[in-house]
Amino acid sequence: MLNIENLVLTVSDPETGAETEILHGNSFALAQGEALGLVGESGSGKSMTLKCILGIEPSGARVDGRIELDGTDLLASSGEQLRRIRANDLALIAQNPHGALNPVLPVSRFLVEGMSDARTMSRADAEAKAAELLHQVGITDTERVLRSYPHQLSGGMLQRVVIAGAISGSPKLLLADEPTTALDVTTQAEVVAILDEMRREHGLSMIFVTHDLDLAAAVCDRLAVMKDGEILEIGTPEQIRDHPETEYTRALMAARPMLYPAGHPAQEEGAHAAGAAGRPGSGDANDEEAGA
Ligand SMILES: Nc1ncnc2c1ncn2[C@@H]1O[C@H](COP(=O)(O)OP(=O)(O)OP(=O)(O)O)[C@@H](O)[C@H]1O
Repeated sequence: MLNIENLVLTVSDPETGAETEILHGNSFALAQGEALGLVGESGSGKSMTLKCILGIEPSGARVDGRIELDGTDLLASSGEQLRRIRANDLALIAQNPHGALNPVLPVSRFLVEGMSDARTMSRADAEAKAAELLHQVGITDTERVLRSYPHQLSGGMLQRVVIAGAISGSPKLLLADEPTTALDVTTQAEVVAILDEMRREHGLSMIFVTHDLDLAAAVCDRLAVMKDGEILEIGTPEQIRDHPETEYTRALMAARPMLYPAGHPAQEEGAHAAGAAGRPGSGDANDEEAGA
């Protein structure tokens, strides 16, 4: 469903005009329903790759290559067509959920505005659908959450709201950029489980950006290891673990030997539990304290 060929991102210094290549001709493909982890240390180009797909690269930057979503080349699309694709087919879940919500509007407005069919629904129906979306992401206290303003909710609760908003538009592709990094460890595991469940239930494809190899291995079907703007290798978590192709991946592996969540059959004897990287059952968001 997504096919990226020879993606090159070049930025230019606004003062000197000097050009710097940030992404160096990366290619990868994503099948319908597949989750691909983009893994690498800070500055390796993970977020920039997502920005190129979303068409929100830094101003003055140039994107070359091909980004094809279900047969449409996004780089060759016009502004209006691209806007429609971005609004209908792509959903971003970023590290900080506060950035996704308007601080002066209640959660209900955020969810209703994100619904593609909101205009054709009565207010009551839209609110009922919003409550149902919250239910789907494990929130039972829907009345309170719908009436709440972002600052009244914990980070984990807000990230669930953002995920609910993301699925409300029935996107084809989820772009998750370190979606749990800003959360505490217990909440991280719960949000990962919700994201995973929503993705599977709705048959969504996902690119999951993280610096955490364990987490990516737990969540994704395949991993792409990035370094300095380049994808060094792509493979299943098992391939990456058992047959790393580059010295860099071997070093990453050595630093984080535990590639599997607790209980995974491939887990080697004596390995430690993966903590937040595991696939816990759906956590109950309703234990969270508002404002935590
Ligand atoms: N607005 C910008 N203009 C120019 N270069 C940028 C800009 N933003 C980021 N970069 C550079 O692009 C490169 C890739 O950054 P990117 O944010 O994609 O890395 P990342 O792998 O997502 O790391 P992190 O986890 O720290 O966000 C880095 O060298 C960074 O300095």
